[in-house]
Amino acid sequence: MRVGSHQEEANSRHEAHVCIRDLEHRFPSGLTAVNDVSLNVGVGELVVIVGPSGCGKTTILNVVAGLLPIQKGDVLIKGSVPLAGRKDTAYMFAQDALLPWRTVMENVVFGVEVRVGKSSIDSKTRDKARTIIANVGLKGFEDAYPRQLSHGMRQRVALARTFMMDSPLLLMDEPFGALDAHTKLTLEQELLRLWEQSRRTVLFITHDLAEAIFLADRILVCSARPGHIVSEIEVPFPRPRDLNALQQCEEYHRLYQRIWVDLSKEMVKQV
Ligand SMILES: Nc1ncnc2c1ncn2[C@@H]1O[C@H](COP(=O)(O)OP(=O)(O)OP(=O)(O)O)[C@@H](O)[C@H]1O
Repeated sequence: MRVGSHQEEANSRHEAHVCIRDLEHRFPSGLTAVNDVSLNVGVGELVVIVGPSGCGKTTILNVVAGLLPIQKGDVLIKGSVPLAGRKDTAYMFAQDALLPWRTVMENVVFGVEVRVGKSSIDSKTRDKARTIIANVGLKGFEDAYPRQLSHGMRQRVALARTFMMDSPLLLMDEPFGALDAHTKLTLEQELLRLWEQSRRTVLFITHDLAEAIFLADRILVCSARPGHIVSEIEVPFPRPRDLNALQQCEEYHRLYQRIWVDLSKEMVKQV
């Protein structure tokens, strides 16, 4: 595999935001989830990890988020070690994790409130939240409670909350995994729009290859457990991207097929 040479190329183009070297993580049960994981994510880059179920993708993200300790290997975020609650890192989960007793507006500003205190939630912060809420298609729902929203709408709130935090690094673990195809595409487009406005660094996990190709600058394929990166694919399509147009293009299908072959080899091993 040419992971090393691609990675060196990527490094020369981007200052590394996240740098992982030889990461290993073993759970107390004795199960080694990941072994020898090395990867870089450049500043402002959108990198997607795909891999078989249970290969350790979430484990990697949890270590980067500081939710799991670094047992072996090195993980650096802009040169310093991960720590849960770092202001420069925001995490969006597969489940929306909204607070049911808070309205949409209160949920969207919640991350900011936790980080800088309730007294900092002034009219400027609320105006910014209102704009982001409108951007994710929820204008008019600012005062609604999560129970009054569909699953797709709740994920929109979670996306708004993630972008509201202004963290330069976004960790996203299958944030659109459980959505219907239409809502998923809408939110992917919204994510790209927000990302293109502010160029945060994004490390994103998905099982969906079409989503990976639509979103990513680079796609990393994770092996069967214990996970490590077995291939790395640059996505050559210019931005802004249009999924319908991409799907008419032969190169899109060739790329899809290539990633699918890499992934299938690992899926067979995982069974
Ligand atoms: N707290 C834990 N204790 C023991 N084993 C765990 C724990 N968390 C995860 N695992 C195991 O570690 C392995 C990797 O889990 P992880 O959630 O990182 O995989 P994943 O690639 O994100 O999976 P999926 O794609 O299905 O979400 C799995 O076999 C899982 O069962």
